[in-house]
Amino acid sequence: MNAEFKAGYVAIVGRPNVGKSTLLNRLIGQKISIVSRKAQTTRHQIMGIRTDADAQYVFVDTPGFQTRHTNALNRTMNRGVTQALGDVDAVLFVIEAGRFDAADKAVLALLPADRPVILVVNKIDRLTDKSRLLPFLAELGTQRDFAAIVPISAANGAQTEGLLLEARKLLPQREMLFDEDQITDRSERFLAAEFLREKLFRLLGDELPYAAAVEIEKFELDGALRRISAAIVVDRPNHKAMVIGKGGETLKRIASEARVEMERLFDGKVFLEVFVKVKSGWADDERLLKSLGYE
Ligand SMILES: Nc1nc2c(ncn2[C@@H]2O[C@H](COP(=O)(O)OP(=O)(O)OP(=O)(O)O)[C@@H](O)[C@H]2O)c(=O)[nH]1
Repeated sequence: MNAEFKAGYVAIVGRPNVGKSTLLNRLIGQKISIVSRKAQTTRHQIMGIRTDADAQYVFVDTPGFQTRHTNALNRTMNRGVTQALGDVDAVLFVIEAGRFDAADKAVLALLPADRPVILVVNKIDRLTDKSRLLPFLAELGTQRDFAAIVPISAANGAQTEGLLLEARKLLPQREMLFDEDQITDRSERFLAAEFLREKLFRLLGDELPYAAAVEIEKFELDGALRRISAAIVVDRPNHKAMVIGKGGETLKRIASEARVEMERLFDGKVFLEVFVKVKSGWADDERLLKSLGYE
């Protein structure tokens, strides 16, 4: 093992929609986390691992930080942010170029004082007036003693290599934490639920409240075939009708698009069955959240 090799945990935090999932996918080079235009789609911590010749980065994609609603689901999500930061070696705090609002401030306030934080200024491709970037960065530098400030574009990849170099500086010298070919430590079962959730949010967009979950009820290997049975759990009967759509069209599309992605990632045939369940008030029941995997 190379004596200079470094490895460690890197958390990616930021308010909803700043581009955390896009950045993670860019750094890992394969689609694992779900990306969506709708805020608050990432609820689980998804780990992606990148192994280079001189370093291994284990990324933790934390849930969106919620300040507006305060039900049990949001409390669970906020706990998730804090827990994810407990044992990481570095934090990537992501914001959008030209914007630093109250929600960004709230996330910053949540970051432990004893962890090195890199300020990642994303979406620089969208900046029309580049001359405003420098004063913006200078102003941000007063908010905390950042280990580095790196402007990037997660969407087109600009400066993401530079970001990795800065992150590497913060990792301890040690051997690999995970096998080189391991991209995620999440089970196929978990990934199957994530694919379904992504399709659900993509196809229903803003019509569907974020309080919808996917529960994998069966996941069986039958030779090379995976038999998966999943439930989409919604709050109200009218949401159920919305997910099913006219003549079942919406649900059919969600299922068939998710199946195609599962087959690609699992590299094998998938038999997928999806149905919709109503669990009234589920977003307020902490016990039920646990049973659905949102701990
Ligand atoms: N122009 C531009 N758009 C970006 C960039 N990075 C992300 N986006 C877009 O910003 C939106 C949100 O990106 P996500 O990666 O889903 O954001 P997130 O922070 O993971 O969001 P949550 O899951 O809600 O916490 C998507 O429409 C992305 O395509 C970027 O560098 N440039």
